[in-house]
Amino acid sequence: MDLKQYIAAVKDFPKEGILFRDITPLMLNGDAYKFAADAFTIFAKEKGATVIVGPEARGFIFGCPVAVNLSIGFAPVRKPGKLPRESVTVSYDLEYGSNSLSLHADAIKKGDKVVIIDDLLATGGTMQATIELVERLGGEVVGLCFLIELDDLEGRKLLKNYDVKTLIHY
Ligand SMILES: O=P(O)(O)OC[C@H]1O[C@H](OP(=O)(O)OP(=O)(O)O)[C@H](O)[C@@H]1O
Ligand SMILES: Nc1ncnc2[nH]cnc12
Repeated sequence: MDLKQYIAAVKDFPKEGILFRDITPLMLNGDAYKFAADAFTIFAKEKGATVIVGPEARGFIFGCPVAVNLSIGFAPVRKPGKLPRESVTVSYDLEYGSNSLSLHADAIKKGDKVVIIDDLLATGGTMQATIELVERLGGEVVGLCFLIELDDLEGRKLLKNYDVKTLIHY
């Protein structure tokens, strides 16, 4: 399936100079959304995932259906001040701005095989921070999934030790 037709390009959002790749038309097309979730599900199953992790907010959109498909858990990685119990936290830079991310300390058990799923790989900062959270808790990151990869930003260079699956490249 040609998924690119369901991604809208929005100039200068949220800041001048950014070409924003909007995934919401894909989410509104049931067949396209299912195609993407199924591709990630097959990958996570092959990798033997025991838990899926997804960074807020768009990582939830693709991570949760995969966890449900495989009848395994989903652990949300959240922005500051959102998780109510003991958490681990890291700071990172974005294509536009910077942020911190947290994960509940008991979300990952030592030896868990973790597939991390997000909508888009840009600089790789979000994924690198999420990997650090999982590994600090003793999880093994067995794979990474993105709907979209922005090749020019070379985020993959930060992820060269990991098995990456991407469905759309720009
Ligand atoms: O590779 P990077 O440079 O880190 O950029 C990619 C991240 O940026 C976007 O999230 P954003 O922080 O805008 O949050 P949102 O999902 O809540 O909109 C996107 O959903 C990725 O998580
Ligand atoms: N260009 C972009 N489009 C959509 N989400 C993004 N997150 C980081 N860069 C982005």
